[in-house]
Amino acid sequence: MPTRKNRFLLLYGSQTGQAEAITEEIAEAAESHGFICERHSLAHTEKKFVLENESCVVIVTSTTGDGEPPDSALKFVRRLKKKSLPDTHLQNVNYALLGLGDSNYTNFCNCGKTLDRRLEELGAKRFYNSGWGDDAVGLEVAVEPWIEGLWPALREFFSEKPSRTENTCQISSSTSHCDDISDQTTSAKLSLNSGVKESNTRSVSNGTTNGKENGCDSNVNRAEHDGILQVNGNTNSNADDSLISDILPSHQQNGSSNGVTSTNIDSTSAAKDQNVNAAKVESLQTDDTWATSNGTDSVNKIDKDAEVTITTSDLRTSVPPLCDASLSVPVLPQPFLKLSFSPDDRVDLPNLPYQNGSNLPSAATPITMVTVSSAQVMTSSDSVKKTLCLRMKMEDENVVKYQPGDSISICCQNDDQEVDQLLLRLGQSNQADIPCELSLISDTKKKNAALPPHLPPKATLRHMFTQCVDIREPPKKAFLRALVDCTTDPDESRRLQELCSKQGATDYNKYIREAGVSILDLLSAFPSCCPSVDRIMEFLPRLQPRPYSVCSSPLTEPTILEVVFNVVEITKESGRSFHRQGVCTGMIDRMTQGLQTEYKSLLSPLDSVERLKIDDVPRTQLSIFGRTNQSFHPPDDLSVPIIMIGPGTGVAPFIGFCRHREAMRSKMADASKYGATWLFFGCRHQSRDFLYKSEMEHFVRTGVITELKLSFSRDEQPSDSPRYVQDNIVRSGRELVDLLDNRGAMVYVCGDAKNMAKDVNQAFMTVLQEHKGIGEEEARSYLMQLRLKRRYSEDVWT
Ligand SMILES: Cc1cc2nc3c(=O)[nH]c(=O)nc-3n(C[C@H](O)[C@H](O)[C@H](O)COP(=O)(O)O)c2cc1C
Repeated sequence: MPTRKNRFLLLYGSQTGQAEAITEEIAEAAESHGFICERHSLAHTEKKFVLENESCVVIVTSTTGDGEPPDSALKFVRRLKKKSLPDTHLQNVNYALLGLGDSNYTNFCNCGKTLDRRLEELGAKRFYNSGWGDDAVGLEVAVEPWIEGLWPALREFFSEKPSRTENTCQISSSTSHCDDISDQTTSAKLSLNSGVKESNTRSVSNGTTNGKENGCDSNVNRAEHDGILQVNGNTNSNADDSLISDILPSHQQNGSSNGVTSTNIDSTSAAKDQNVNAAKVESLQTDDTWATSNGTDSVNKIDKDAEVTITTSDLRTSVPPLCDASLSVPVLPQPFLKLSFSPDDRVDLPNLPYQNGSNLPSAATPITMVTVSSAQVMTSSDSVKKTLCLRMKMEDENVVKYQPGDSISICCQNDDQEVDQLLLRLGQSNQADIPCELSLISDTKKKNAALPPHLPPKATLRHMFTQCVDIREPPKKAFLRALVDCTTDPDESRRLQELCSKQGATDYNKYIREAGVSILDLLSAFPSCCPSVDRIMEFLPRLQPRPYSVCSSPLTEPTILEVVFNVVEITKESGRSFHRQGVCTGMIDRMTQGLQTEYKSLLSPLDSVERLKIDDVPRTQLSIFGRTNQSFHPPDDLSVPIIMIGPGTGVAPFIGFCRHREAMRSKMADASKYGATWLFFGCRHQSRDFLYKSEMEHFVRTGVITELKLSFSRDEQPSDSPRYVQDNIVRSGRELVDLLDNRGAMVYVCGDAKNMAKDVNQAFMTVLQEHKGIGEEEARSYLMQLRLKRRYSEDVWT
């Protein structure tokens, strides 16, 4: 039993790493606030902690699937749900809870909310209001204030002054404080002074030399409280334009739209080398040959309506009132990783376990290799999106055992050229293939520093950057804060401070998060930012395998896995310095170029001519693993009616459902008992992106689908024609309500969470009110009951 004063237990339940990263931040800051914090994954319940034995607990958990707990929290939640537990079970526990979710999902923060309720039911006492972070608007909007408020709440809970004085931080314009960080940044002018740190105060100094040359007057007093560093100052309103234009990436310079940027930065030679590299990157980026093109860029643009029109210069230019504001920036994360190269070592790269063999929480099977047997383009060349249907062959049917509705995850790699560019920009091209070892800085000040489990301790930089880390994820604020200290130009440094500051939250959301700016984009926009590769590795999150719904059926083709997806194209704009494809869909598109069968009048992959031709040839291999969907499965009883709603690639699981039902139906003793099977499908154009057209028609002919409701949103048609799946739902309201009310139908929705799933929910609200004659509240509660009974399930994504 813990007896230490001011100690709290910090727990996280995380599927993709956000909750884990947030608790890392909390743990990092805890000591400076006077607390001792012990941090564990909820997966380690009863092994590393026993909840009922704790007096002060802080929990951060996300929600996944259709309102489900992350895999790592399943055991913990199951344990607390036991009906036999008395309502005094947690009477000694005091807790604070932060839920993470995405309000585009119907069950927003469901895991956090359920836990919150259950903790209370079991007698635990909430000592601080629960917080709900929403990915739809940016987690930090709620998470940052919640963390800020946590410290005083903990202090109040422990009812005594913190055992250590608060950090104070002062900014100094004197250069005398910036000579002790050369191990991190050879040329950074804004730095921490370790001598001062020891006495729990910090000093930050801006680059006075460059600052003066640029007319920058930003080095005035800053004070830190509650772990937040305050920075005052106005940036460079009288900046020397000629110097700034030299620093700007070439496409931002008047009259100079391409070519190598000449840099004019007063910095060390190492930093200069890297800036030259930055210039090379820019020149490559302006050269279209670098952008990976599949030759269909002109038609494969992402939806323009959804684009925010901003430029790289917006990303790196301060505007009033921010440039005059005092800033509160995050505490500098302490460095902890060290990379050393050993040219004489040997590393057997092809045989290294995937991402160091570290646990993949969502994996229902081990990682396995499958052979790509076909890649069929499902859309015409004039379609806005390119959709690929990928069929993979397993060695035998036991490799991935699955049911319709389950998915597989594909272990993807970053694009080779993008990795090359990033390594070049980091000045690591020459060392990229030399064996290197990752270790911890022996005297790191980071609390509980540990090697990231997904990084092999011995590999090469190219291997780690290609297979292990996500180089696309928009940098988090703590990352930006660390980059400030690696940036020599005062204006760039100030802008990075703004972007990670509390006051700059709107800019961060607009220019970094929503724009999907990657670390390479950022380094292109901030040429004087020259972080070491070790420092970068500390912040790059794990590259996550990407899940895809399976559309094959184990009953009809036991050794085949089929998935269908749009090849994601992301244009060069909004601060993104080069055209790119989605990490996984782009990888598959590139690797199957020679294999892709032409689009042929919307043939289904099951059309026999195509299948025979392509399945016999040895093909490319992919690493995959199976993922079980907890509730998105068709009923075993074929007489139960089902209503499937899946526009676009959302149709994927339903093709699997239909193939499965077709096989089961052929064995039914009395086929007349086969239940109503409705499919709502929609796309833009009947002639361009009607996926699985011939197969759907086959299912209608054979009676596997009893009602097929189609909608084409961009075809020329009478104004009263249904354009979207929800229009058809409203039109068929009477029959649907009858199926739900009288025949126990199950509803399945798959596809886009942001618009479609909400509109479909609303369409059901409308038809329930109209055809049952009930009010809005009653309709809402009717749908809620369906959801609770798992008769209305969603498999949606944002
Ligand atoms: C496949 C998937 C399903 C999700 N389902 C939900 C959901 O039902 N409700 C919700 O509020 N958020 C949902 N989310 C959003 C996550 O909870 C949110 O992105 C969170 O920040 C992830 O944190 P983590 O990385 O710690 O798991 C889902 C996210 C994904 C990728």
